[in-house]
Amino acid sequence: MASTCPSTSSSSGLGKRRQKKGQRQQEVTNVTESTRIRVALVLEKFRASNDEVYTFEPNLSNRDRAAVHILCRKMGMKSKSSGANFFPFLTLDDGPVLSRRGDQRRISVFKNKQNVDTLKGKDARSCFKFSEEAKYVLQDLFTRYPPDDGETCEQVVGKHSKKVDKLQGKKDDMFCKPAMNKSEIAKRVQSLASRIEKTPSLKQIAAQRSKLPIASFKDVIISTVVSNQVVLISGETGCGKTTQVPQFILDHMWGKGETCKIVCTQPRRISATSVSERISAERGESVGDTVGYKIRLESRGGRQSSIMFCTNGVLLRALVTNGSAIFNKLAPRKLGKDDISDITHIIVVLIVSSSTNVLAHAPKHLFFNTALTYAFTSSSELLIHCFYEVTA
Ligand SMILES: Nc1ncnc2c1ncn2[C@@H]1O[C@H](COP(=O)(O)OP(=O)(O)OP(=O)(O)O)[C@@H](O)[C@H]1O
Repeated sequence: MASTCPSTSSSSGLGKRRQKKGQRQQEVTNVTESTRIRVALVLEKFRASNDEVYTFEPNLSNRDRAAVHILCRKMGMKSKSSGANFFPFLTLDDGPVLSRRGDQRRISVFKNKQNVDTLKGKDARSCFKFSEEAKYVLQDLFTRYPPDDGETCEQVVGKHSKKVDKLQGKKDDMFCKPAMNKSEIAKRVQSLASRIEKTPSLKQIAAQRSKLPIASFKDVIISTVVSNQVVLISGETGCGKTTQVPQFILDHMWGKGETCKIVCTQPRRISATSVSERISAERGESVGDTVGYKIRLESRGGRQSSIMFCTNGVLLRALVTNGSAIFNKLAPRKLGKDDISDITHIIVVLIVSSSTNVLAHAPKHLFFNTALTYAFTSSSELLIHCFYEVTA
């Protein structure tokens, strides 16, 4: 009886599908990291190209092909394997190479129409909008976690104090790009290099930084960040995600003579201030120069700082109250000819710790990440998903 019941058979079908999906996920984790990175780079290149189809070489193993299928899905593309998986009627002419299983099986990758349209529109990334679903998630977040006394206090005082009224009227340019020309950037790069050269303690820190596990991933992280709007970096505690990735991006931009604003969130006020202190110390500067922070009712640095640490709450509130303005400021510079000078790349780097208990103990943080990720992934204009693991 049970087997003829439609709901049971469909749930067992669902079970099988889930099992198959689980097996496929397993396949991806089984391929070597270098294969995963190589495949991801090939797919990235294809996605950025004008080509509509890319066919991999025919010598991929079953496992590699499974990894390609899954990475494709994650990147919003389609994939299909075709060709014989084995040859039952081999002649001597077929030779030993063709007789191997899977030799003729090829996997082709196609862009979804939506992606093609997005890539064709030159200013595709210049406009960021929250989807209705994302707005709903954010609204829900604020219903669950309404502003606390500190946040509302600013508004209440604002009603009665002329001074605060004035301050509130003042444009908050914390998230704007610093106004620096090429020669000022070059001077900063030079002075950083000479500070490190002349100061033994900075030299020692620089040597330690170069030995961090994340250091060898610098180039791949930069190239991934440059070609993606959302990059997820996962790594062991202490490998250097928080302190190094923002500096990688900054060094890269300054290396090109370009100014940029890198906004980093932290779940707690104390971590926002201490990380900005640490990075400033690594660069031999005071907090508020190149690296600053903004937490509720307190800030150091501002527009002139290239890296700003803030709490999740500060960024989230800025996004909710002034979302499109913030994102217009952070939107890609190179895309629109009439862009205002503040516009730069939208790059959201989600840096997650590999220790899951960090998230378990910080539900607000988790919810924030979920909401933000959801907001981004549910936008049709975003092309996403690169995943790197950095192990200590
Ligand atoms: N305040 C500090 N004083 C001395 N060393 C520090 C300080 N902060 C970080 N470090 C060093 O920098 C390294 C990288 O730290 P970072 O916080 O970037 O790692 P992480 O990968 O972000 O770790 P987590 O997942 O725990 O956040 C650490 O291993 C540590 O050696």
